[in-house]
Amino acid sequence: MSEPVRFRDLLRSWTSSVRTPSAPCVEAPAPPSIWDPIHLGIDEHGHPVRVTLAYRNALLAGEPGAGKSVGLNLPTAHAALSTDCSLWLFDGKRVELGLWRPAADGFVGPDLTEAIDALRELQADMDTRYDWLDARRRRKITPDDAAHGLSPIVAVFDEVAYYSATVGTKAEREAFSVLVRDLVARGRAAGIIVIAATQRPSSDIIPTSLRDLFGYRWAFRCTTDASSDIVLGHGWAARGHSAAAIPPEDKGIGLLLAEGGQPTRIKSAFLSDQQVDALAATAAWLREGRRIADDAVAGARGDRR
Ligand SMILES: Nc1ncnc2c1ncn2[C@@H]1O[C@H](COP(=O)(O)OP(=O)(O)OP(=O)(O)O)[C@@H](O)[C@H]1O
Repeated sequence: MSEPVRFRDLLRSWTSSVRTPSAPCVEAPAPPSIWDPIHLGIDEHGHPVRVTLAYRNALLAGEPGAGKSVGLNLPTAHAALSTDCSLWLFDGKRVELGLWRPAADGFVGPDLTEAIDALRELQADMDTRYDWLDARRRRKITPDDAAHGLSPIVAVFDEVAYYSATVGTKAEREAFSVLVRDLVARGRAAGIIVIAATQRPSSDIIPTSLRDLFGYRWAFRCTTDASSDIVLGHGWAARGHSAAAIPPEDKGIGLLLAEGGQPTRIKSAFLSDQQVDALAATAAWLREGRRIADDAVAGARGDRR
């Protein structure tokens, strides 16, 4: 686990034949789909670790500098390149997720009011989707629903505590927390995927009732067994799975708990800023192409009417 893992499996296929957004080569590979497994890194045996985010939420937490933002880049990259989902980014610092902005459908910076408005919009969309499913006696969105304009929405938060515990008034912070909780609790079947990161693994930021709604929990180095348990779930540290045991110099190593399993120690893949920049430009180009194609199909349908 000493070498930083390059994001090579996916990068090779994404970037080798898609050279620049303005000059794609003809044999560009099909972009990934949000329904596909997402590459996160390697386990202790060097095996790739991939998870499927559809119908799930993910929580990443750990002390400052432990590797959360690097880890968060991986599902964000996958979602950005997947033209079959929308991407909403919330980043109080603006610079962690900011490089992905050209590929995002929505980007919220440090303004809490803007964050609350964006979450209300997502909540309204979620309710419309449930009305749509209910009218068809269906339980959840599937890939085929893209034909009806219903694709997954990925909402990524880098430092959720910035909005829920730092800025604004108490009432605003509460409003933000209630909206996030609602999306996490009810969004999955409607195709809404929440991925949240925090450097404050404490019970006020991640209460148990919220933590338990995250199907994937990724604990990077934590300062205490108690904070590791706040991320992974009570009792894991006592059973030998504590992110406090990760040495501070082991950046990017964390314990990943996937639903029903036990925590697995993994090293996250690493994307440099240059790679993120190139992938974001590619993602923006792919998404623009998708929009043009969708508009053409909609136009052709309108012509026929
Ligand atoms: N998988 C990795 N491989 C190699 N280096 C890594 C990896 N993950 C993190 N690092 C190194 O650790 C540094 C800190 O990582 P990162 O910014 O993701 O931390 P963070 O937990 O998000 O910190 P903060 O909470 O302060 O935002 C990175 O700039 C990088 O140098």
